[in-house]
Amino acid sequence: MAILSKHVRLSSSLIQRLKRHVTAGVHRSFTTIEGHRPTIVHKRSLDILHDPWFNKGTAFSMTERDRLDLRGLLPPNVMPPNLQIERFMADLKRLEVQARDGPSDPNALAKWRILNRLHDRNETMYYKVLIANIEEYAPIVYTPTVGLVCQNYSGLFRRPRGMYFSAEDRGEMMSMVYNWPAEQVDMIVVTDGSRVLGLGDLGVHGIGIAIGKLDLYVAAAGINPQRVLPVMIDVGTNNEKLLKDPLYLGLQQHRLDGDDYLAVVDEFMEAVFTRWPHVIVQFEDFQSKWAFKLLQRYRHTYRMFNDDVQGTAGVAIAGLLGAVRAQGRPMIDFPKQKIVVAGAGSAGIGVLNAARKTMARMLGNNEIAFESAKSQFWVVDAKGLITEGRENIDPDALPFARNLKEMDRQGLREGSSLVEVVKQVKPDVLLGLSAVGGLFSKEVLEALKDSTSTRPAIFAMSNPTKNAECTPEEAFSILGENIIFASGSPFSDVDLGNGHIGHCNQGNNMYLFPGIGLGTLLSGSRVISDGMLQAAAERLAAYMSDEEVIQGIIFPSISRIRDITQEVAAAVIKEAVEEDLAEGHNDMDARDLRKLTKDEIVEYVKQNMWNPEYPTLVYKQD
Ligand SMILES: NC(=O)c1ccc[n+]([C@@H]2O[C@H](COP(=O)([O-])OP(=O)(O)OC[C@H]3O[C@@H](n4cnc5c(N)ncnc54)[C@H](O)[C@@H]3O)[C@@H](O)[C@H]2O)c1
Ligand SMILES: O=C(O)C[C@H](O)C(=O)O
Ligand SMILES: [Mg+2]
Repeated sequence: MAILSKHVRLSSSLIQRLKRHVTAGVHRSFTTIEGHRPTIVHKRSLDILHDPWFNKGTAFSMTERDRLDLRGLLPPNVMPPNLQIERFMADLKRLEVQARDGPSDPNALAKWRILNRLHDRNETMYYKVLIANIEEYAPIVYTPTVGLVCQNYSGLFRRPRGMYFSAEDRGEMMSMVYNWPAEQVDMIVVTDGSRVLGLGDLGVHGIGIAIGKLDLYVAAAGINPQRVLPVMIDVGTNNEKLLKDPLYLGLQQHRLDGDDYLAVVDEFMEAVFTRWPHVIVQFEDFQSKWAFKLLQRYRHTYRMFNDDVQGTAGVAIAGLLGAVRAQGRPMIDFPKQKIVVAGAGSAGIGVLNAARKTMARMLGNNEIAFESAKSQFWVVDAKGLITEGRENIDPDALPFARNLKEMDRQGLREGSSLVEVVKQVKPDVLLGLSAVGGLFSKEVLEALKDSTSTRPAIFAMSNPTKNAECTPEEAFSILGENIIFASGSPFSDVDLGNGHIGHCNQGNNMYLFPGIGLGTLLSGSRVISDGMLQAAAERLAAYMSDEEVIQGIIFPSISRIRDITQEVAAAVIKEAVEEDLAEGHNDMDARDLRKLTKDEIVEYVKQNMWNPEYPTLVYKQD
């Protein structure tokens, strides 16, 4: 104790008290005085990570993680303290570097940091701020800034949020899942980080995307923030830069594949549904290779959906129907639209399948209608136009491969370029889900001038901002004001210089996934059916008034997202009831649900949405 009293003038009674603590072994700093004896802690799990005195962050050893119930609560890579400091210093030094993404706001990353710190300190206040200013801050906590956050996650990582299940945790997940402190979890968003927005494989740093999606679940759908869980499944990364980066937070091995990969995801699903049988799992940003397979594997047994495949499809359908209305035509004319889609990945194929089904339903809902509907689509991927002549064609794209003879008559062939396709097809709609920024070049947009539509539509849906296939300025300046424009990331409206405004819609799955999750939760359905997803899309499509649509406004402003989400959730519940899937939620059983009118369902949804208000707290001993 001499060392202590020499440096700090402490009263002798305090020194006596401290001595007692040292003997009891509860205070970490005195271990040096006592030698290398371990420090006994009377806390576990998140309480340790949230205690600045005990917290070691990524430096907790595997033994400590196991003994202190920390396994799964930290990124898998155990960091030596020197690297931990290096990571922190690299980030500190980067403060001068401005955020590059989102041309309108160079301070995006700085805003994210401030909001993130508030999120860590006071959740109620954080969501109050977010909800009240959703238009301003959704682009910070969500797309596009969240992409930049994931790209810089090693430096931005502060307090862990969510759970990490890694390839090294095989056989452990069933017990690990109990390390999460919440007795009830309503919503999980899980990613494997293999295709984060249009930014490719970001490995474990992709956790940011799950966190951002869940922020919208709370802000838009009123899911209780204590009952959301962001999850990263870390099976490695194929990003060579991250594999070599000593500051990377995840497993430094190539991605597992085949049965090994499936075994990890299967174990995760079994573990979370065992602990929380009513949870809903949203799959997010999985590379398309796995997105479809996992969806097929789980959708009939678990309450799950894939947002990129199914959420995006619904939003695109709503937008496509809006584009038909904006032409002054009835929605039933949708099957006549010629649609060129650039991108045949998880999102593109999801949209194509849903659009084809919607057309078929309008054409009589039979085999012939379904068969004929596919002739409305031309699909271009990295190798050009997809035809039946394509070698090793992706089975998911096969139904949309064009017949070679027919293409020959149209002046097209296997692999025709996007500009050739647009020139020959003269489409009503050009839709991009390619992740290639600028793909809708001047030449492509010039070609669209010959569109046979009275009001051509351009959907540049790739994220984040720099991956958009074109900007609204480019589209309006080349094609004039008589177009419909939507982008996945937010852009400002364009001043057309003649007193008119070119409206930029945000066509993003954020308008659907919160309502799909909330509606499923409150219906108590054990699965998420095609009908429930279709009902969600149709409700979004009908949300816009004729006046708005005629002005080119086909998606609502994000400031209305809580209201839209409520409506979408109600439509999902109604459909679940009609399909006899609804089993009820809490006090509302299936029979009661069936008795509710449309308006009462909306009210039921509203009553069950969490609002950020401080409750009065009182102390009671256990
Ligand atoms: N707006 C939204 O709500 C929304 C939703 C989901 C995905 N997205 C965005 O869509 C993009 C794609 O996502 P994904 O999951 O389908 O990715 P993916 O990697 O599965 O698919 C990308 C597709 O684009 C094709 N492609 C690549 N280069 C091309 C080129 N030069 N021309 C035409 N096609 C080309 C690829 O061949 C592939 O078919 C991402 O940027 C993502 O952010 C947006
Ligand atoms: O995350 C988004 O903004 C939309 C979509 O899920 C995407 O992957 O781009
Ligand atoms: Mg996504």
